[in-house]
Amino acid sequence: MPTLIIDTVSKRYERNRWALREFSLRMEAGVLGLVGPNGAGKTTLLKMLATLLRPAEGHIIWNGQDILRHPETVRRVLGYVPQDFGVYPQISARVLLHYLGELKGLRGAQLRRRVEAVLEMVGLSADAERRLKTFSGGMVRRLGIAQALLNEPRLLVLDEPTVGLDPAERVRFRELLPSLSGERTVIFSTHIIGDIEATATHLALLNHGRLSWTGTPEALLADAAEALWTLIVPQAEFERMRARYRVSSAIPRGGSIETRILAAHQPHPQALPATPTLEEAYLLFQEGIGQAVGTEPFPSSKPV
Ligand SMILES: Nc1ncnc2c1ncn2[C@@H]1O[C@H](COP(=O)(O)OP(=O)(O)OP(=O)(O)O)[C@@H](O)[C@H]1O
Repeated sequence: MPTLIIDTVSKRYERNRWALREFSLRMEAGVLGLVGPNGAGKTTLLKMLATLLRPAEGHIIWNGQDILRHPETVRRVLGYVPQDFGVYPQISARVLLHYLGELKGLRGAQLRRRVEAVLEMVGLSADAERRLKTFSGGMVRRLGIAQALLNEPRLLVLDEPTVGLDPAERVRFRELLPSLSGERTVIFSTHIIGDIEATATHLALLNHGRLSWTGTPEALLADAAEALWTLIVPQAEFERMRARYRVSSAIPRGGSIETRILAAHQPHPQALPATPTLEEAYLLFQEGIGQAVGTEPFPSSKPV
């Protein structure tokens, strides 16, 4: 199985402002959720993996080869879904995929087979003849994934593929993700951790260009245990608590509020410990409330 090694990679667009700083990670097959707020450096890192951007420092190794020196080694096996996958409005999905498949070196019967296979995978077979200007945002995103799968990539890089999707499209997209994994290395960036919850085998949390945590979703959840509380209180008391604590949800129940609170210690005598969602675990980490301080050995945050 090819290994991807990102070794102390840094990039700055302007003097003294690092978009990415000494980022290291190692991974084999699996789905990595690269999670961070806007501007954290996710796109910068993914463009480097797609050989569209060169780091100022560091190395990226795929299958033993330095991709900066030999970009073709990764380009041959890469599927890349950019954040803004542009389409030609007047042509159909099938025509566009044929065109992009040819650019990837596919020809004849193999090209036709792959186009139909990827249309099927992303659920666009029935819409393949429609002009792209009639596609919804979700359909365009799925088409973006389809084109990335044409060459059966070993490394699949998706840059915020769920941005702008409505709830139904989001659910559909989540259903599609598991079929993309298997023997591949999949790297998926998002600022909505719920989108990767069911599929990520590993997480890398990025903040201000730095890797702040890496490990499995289970490890992040374990770190967050004992820091999430649930409680039903009258409205006025809820307002007092909200002023003091980080609230993750508040649901009106008659005249009271059922709330979930992030806190290192029991925030109220009636508060009961609750099981955090991955989103709450992430919030706890971001707010520095949970116990999440370490990283796991795989993928590794250690420089190689
Ligand atoms: N071409 C550029 N020129 C100057 N600064 C840039 C450029 N591209 C990105 N940056 C800056 O680098 C930092 C990281 O940007 P990047 O797009 O990698 O973050 P991101 O996590 O993908 O954010 P988003 O979720 O908003 O896409 C940001 O501060 C951004 O403003």
